[in-house]
Amino acid sequence: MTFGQPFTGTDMGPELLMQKGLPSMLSNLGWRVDRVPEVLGKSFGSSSSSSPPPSTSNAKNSSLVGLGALSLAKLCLKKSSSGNFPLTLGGDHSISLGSLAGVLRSRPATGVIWVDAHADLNTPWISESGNMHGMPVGLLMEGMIPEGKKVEEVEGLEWLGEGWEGEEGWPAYKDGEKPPVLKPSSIVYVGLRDVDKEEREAIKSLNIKYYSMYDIDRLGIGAVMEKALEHLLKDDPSRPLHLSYDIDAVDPGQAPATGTTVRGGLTYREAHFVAERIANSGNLASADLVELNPTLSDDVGAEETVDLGLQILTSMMGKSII
Ligand SMILES: NC(=[NH2+])NCCC[C@H](N)C(=O)O
Ligand SMILES: [Mn+2]
Ligand SMILES: [Mn+2]
Repeated sequence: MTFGQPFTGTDMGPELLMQKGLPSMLSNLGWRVDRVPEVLGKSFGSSSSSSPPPSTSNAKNSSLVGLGALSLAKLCLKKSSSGNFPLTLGGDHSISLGSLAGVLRSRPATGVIWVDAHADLNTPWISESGNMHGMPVGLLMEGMIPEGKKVEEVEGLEWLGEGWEGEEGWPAYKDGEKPPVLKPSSIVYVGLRDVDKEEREAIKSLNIKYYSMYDIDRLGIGAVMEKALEHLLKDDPSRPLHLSYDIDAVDPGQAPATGTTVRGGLTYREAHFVAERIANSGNLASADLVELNPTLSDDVGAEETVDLGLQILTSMMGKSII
């Protein structure tokens, strides 16, 4: 998926990670890997496809982003319902609208750790850029859709609304079932350093827990992760967790090959510690790694970023130093 942001090449991440040995790295950790090669066809979201239809709202390419997210939501719903761990490789961060919606539908108690330079809490009604990779949290969060507006009015997002009629893999919401939503108290941000004005106001008014780079500098990453886990697990120690890891959380010195770099990010060890500590909780049940774009850097930078992505993935899936 590339349609959630302006650059081509974001769809190349998964193939590179697979080629560089992710499946065997995961099986070496004891996982049985069931690879689903592409969620949609090869041509979908590919850099070479012709330009997508214009959007009717301030959500660029919403019909394609929505279609991609729905396909992924179906898959994650199916996999999580049967007790599997859906590990989603992106692609831009708009795909997390799908993975998270799918996981939340089968495991509504899921708590989310969002590791990112950005809050991705925009909606079409407040976004300055209209890029949907800045909206996956906002579109799912309770209290983010303005009065009188509905998420299902956004072209492509009909499946997230109450009136959804249902289709194979994503049935209608019935018997009091609500479309997937995320409560403000069910997410913790780690690594924030570039937050839009409206997002900042929403974080404050909804009382969303966050640990920005300032907090990481002040408290240290160890204390930050203890607090983050405590916040999500205090009432239910066996709560399933979803980790959404945007590679741009990491400092651009370590991860240059991504579309919206922001200086002053996580160090190499901090980036790993976040994943290691969450894995160590034993609660991690689903995850995404997104926003790798090898075309946005020189060859060395691209290789380093893909390699870092692989290492972070193995850390979150349980690799320990000793
Ligand atoms: N997943 C990302 N890299 N998101 C960047 C979002 C940047 C900005 N806040 C926007 O909404 O356009
Ligand atoms: Mn980001
Ligand atoms: Mn992001």
